[in-house]
Amino acid sequence: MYKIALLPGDGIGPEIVPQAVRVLKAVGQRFDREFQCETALIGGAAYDATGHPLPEETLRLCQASDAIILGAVGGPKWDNLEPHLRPERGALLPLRKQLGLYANLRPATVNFALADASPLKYDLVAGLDILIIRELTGGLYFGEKRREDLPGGGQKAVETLEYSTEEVERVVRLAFTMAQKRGKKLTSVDKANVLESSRLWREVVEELAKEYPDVELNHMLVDNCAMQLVRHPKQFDVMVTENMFGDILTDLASQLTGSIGMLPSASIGGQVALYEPIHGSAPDIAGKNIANPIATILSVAMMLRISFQLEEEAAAIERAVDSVLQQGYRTGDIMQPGKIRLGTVEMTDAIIRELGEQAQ
Ligand SMILES: NC(=O)c1ccc[n+]([C@@H]2O[C@H](COP(=O)([O-])OP(=O)(O)OC[C@H]3O[C@@H](n4cnc5c(N)ncnc54)[C@H](O)[C@@H]3O)[C@@H](O)[C@H]2O)c1
Ligand SMILES: CC(C)[C@H](C(=O)O)[C@@H](O)C(=O)O
Ligand SMILES: [Mg+2]
Repeated sequence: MYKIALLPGDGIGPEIVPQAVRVLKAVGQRFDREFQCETALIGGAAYDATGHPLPEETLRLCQASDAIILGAVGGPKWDNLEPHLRPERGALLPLRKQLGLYANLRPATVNFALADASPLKYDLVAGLDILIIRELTGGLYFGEKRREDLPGGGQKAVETLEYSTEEVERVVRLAFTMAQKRGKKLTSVDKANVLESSRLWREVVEELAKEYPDVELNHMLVDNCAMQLVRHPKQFDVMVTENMFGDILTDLASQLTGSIGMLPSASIGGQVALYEPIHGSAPDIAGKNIANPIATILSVAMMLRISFQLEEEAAAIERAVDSVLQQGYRTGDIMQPGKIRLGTVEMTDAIIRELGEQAQ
């Protein structure tokens, strides 16, 4: 029996998480596995109900679970709260930090059927398979922040970008290990021409590289990397980078796959791992049954593989998603002429149907 904490959150979170759970239950039935899910409040929904975006009870449930599935947090309703009460700064970041989730794995893969949904030319993206590893508990996100009033009027805002040798080492080591298991290529992305933290980052990478002679390493400056991801994405295999660069580059990479609604993620490094789509709460489409549930469903597949070592079950979900896309089913964000448009629930129905057919 596997114990899973569900944190639907805000916006489209409460629409997509239940759909991902339906897929999980279908897999459980097919493979005779028991998944026990318990739901807790997080983000704006938690603030509205309890006055805090990360209630103690939610944190305790997460710590007592075998894995966590999160939808998304935030939205305009909570944008003007004090920073520590906001869904992002008051809940999501402390949750990642307190659970010790220092590495965020964000794979960007392109199904051949979907390659023409990408704004890039078919051949540039068809069959693409890259893994971006984003450092998740350091950098600008967690450095000291303050405001100062200036004597002449106005204010100064200060952010601090800090990384220690140890923080860089643990995530980069993981990246080398993953590269060894994949295409044996690692690109470390930094801004070593300007930032001191990036110089340290590069030194640590160079030092670790000696332990992984079978991995081909290259360093790339982040501005060039953004350009290279669009120009020739297939040059990459595994990429590793600091927190904010990873945040930005993965939204960019999501477009290679056709939509941000396609990219899952796994945040690992602590006792319990957290799985979430890389997108946000998408307030502009919330409550309309049009959000793409695939990123969250693929996050469930990552959970089965990484937290529970249920490879066959994970692969079954991925095959079902691939197959549904091959059959021409699309949510609005990946819609193309001649394809069949489905809503959030109906896309999940199709994936569950496909899982059932695989079993025949
Ligand atoms: N992990 C998280 O909880 C997380 C991640 C990113 C943003 N956010 C928060 O979400 C809120 C909205 O942020 P944003 O608008 O910048 O980013 P967003 O990712 O929520 O949305 C960006 C665009 O992508 C579309 N989109 C996102 N997910 C989709 C899906 N599954 N299917 C179809 N279309 C989808 C949205 O409709 C929107 O047009 C903000 O409060 C932000 O802080 C939370
Ligand atoms: C909501 C925000 C704090 C978050 C981040 O920047 O980490 C999001 O953009 C993400 O990618 O998970
Ligand atoms: Mg982001």
